[in-house]
Amino acid sequence: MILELDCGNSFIKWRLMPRHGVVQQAIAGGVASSNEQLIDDLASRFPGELFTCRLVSVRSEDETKLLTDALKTRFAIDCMIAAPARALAGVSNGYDDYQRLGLDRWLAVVGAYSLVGRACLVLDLGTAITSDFIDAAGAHLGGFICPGMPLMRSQLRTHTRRIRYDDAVAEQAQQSLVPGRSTAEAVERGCLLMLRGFVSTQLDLARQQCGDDVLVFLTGGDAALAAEWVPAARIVPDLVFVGLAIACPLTEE
Ligand SMILES: Nc1ncnc2c1ncn2[C@@H]1O[C@H](COP(=O)(O)OP(=O)(O)O)[C@@H](O)[C@H]1O
Ligand SMILES: CC(C)(COP(=O)(O)O)[C@@H](O)C(=O)NCCC(=O)O
Ligand SMILES: [K+]
Repeated sequence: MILELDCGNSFIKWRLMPRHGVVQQAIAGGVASSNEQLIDDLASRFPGELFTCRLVSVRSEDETKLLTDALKTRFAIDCMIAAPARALAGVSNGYDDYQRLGLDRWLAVVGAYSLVGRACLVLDLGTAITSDFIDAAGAHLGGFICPGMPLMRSQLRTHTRRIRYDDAVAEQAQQSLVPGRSTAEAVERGCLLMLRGFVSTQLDLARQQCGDDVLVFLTGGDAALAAEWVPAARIVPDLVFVGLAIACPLTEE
């Protein structure tokens, strides 16, 4: 099986793909919060079944190498690592310095355009929220970066003395957007409304930049939060992996 990894700032997303076969459906997948957790999970569930690995990381080179070294030691597999590109699969990178565009963004852009071949807006809701615009010809027009829900929340907690509540309370508070009557409700709903405003502005911009028939993709761990505001969006949790397979094709022995 092929191990695919998307190393974000908070979590490692993983999935296992069959080595052969036309229909490419994941055999298993998950989210790990550390290298050790990932490796223990894989070792206990899929001993001796990993053949190779492809990986994208927005972490430092040293951190990424720690993971690839650990995978090599434990499973005797090499990792193919996605690298920046000026163009790939009909998509051109829109950054002034193409190497500076986050690789998870780039692969999500490549993945989205490869799925539909038309103008797209990609919204990736993780630690950060990113938006990327692609026109109908496959030109990446750039995008925006702002703090995601976890960052907004933790900034408020870190820089105030009286904003404290736990995750269960946070989830409960998100069920409505009426004015909050507790700290948790006020913060969670306030952040959700900021997110809603951002998403709404991105939709307007996308129509201006890419035309009215722009297709919206939602991905990232918090994609579901935005789904109800963009009913026509495609929620594709593994969008980065779609691009990863294109960036790191398997060369059979
Ligand atoms: N199973 C899950 N495990 C961890 N986080 C999750 C899960 N499902 C949803 N989330 C949400 O996803 C967010 C992280 O999104 P993710 O795309 O993994 O971020 P990153 O790529 O920056 O590591 C978390 O803040 C959390 O709110
Ligand atoms: C913007 C990001 C921090 C998003 O990371 P994530 O939320 O997926 O962990 C990442 O794509 C990144 O480090 N990008 C480099 C800066 C840029 O894209 O301009
Ligand atoms: K993101």
